[in-house]
Amino acid sequence: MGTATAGFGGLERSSAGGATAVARILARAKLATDPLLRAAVETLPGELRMMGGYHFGWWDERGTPTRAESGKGLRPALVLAAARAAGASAEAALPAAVAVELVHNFTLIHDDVMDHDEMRHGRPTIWKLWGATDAILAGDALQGLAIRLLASEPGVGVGAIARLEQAVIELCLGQFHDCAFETRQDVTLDECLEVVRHKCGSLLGCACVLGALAAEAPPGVIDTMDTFGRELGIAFQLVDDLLGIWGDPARTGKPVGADLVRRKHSLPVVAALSSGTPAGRELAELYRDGRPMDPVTIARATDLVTLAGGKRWVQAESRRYLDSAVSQLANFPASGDLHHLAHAVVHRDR
Ligand SMILES: CC(C)=CCC/C(C)=C/CC/C(C)=C/COP(=O)(O)OP(=O)(O)O
Repeated sequence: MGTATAGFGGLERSSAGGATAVARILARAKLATDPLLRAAVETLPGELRMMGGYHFGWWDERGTPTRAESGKGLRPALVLAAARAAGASAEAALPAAVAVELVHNFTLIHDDVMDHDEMRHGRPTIWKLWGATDAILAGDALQGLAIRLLASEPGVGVGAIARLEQAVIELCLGQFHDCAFETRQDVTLDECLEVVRHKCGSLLGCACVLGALAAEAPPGVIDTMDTFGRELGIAFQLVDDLLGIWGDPARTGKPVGADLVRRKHSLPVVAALSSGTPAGRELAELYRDGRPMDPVTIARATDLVTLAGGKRWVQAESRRYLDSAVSQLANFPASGDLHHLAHAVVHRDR
């Protein structure tokens, strides 16, 4: 089994022959799902439609067509790849792939409101342009579209809808605890990992389950796909947290040391804070000090996370969860795309 050597976006540079397998898998999934996604969003009335299309990068805030940057499309690609691994055509899983992407984007829009994030995909967030109330409604509308899409497909059972909404409940639980962490200094690594399981593992697990359901796979296969997606989701968030500190702003779209500036209890930070090392204690002092961080302090905080072992721990854990995810695929001969996507999740730069 070949593996991708670099993740989303680093791909073009990673192979002499042009696009690598992962770039092709993602591009194929986007090509297949985008028309259905766009058709769904275009059924929304008035401003809801305007905000939805703006968020996906199809037009600007005045409705003028653009081809702005949008998401990587990991989740729909996982749905289609899981369907293929479980023996279905990707076609059978298209509505599920679009529904998962709609739910994912509903959570991103709400997350931006809650975190007061002003930029996403290099553009102002919906709440920044339309206000928090409208952004919340735009997110809700995307979730409504997801359910309506699944419910109106003759081949999709209620089990798929129930599974998607179970993931939404888990996302809400994860977000609830994550928000609560902002006012605490004593967050533990176990608590953080539990949040990651809910905030990220649940939807990736759900994506793979919906792909397997489209293949009418037996319960054992559904469970295996769930485990694969959940383990991969944890690896995804671990890498996301590395990028939140060490990512190249030109690739991630976030400022240098973004998560440190905001004193986020991301996994490398919590690993460092709980290391019991002098560097960990100095970092704790910086986190307690409420003053805004200047570039020198950001650089010091970054070094402290490394010195306290936070970076090394997260790198090792992301590889461990990747291995654990991939080990689930042993009995799936048609799981090449899932393998490629899994490796790209960990070896990515955005
Ligand atoms: C209920 C609620 C508000 C929950 C919040 C859930 C939430 C926002 C979790 C964060 C997950 C995450 C790392 C998203 C980025 O995905 P990505 O890098 O694949 O994004 P992309 O699709 O834009 O590329």
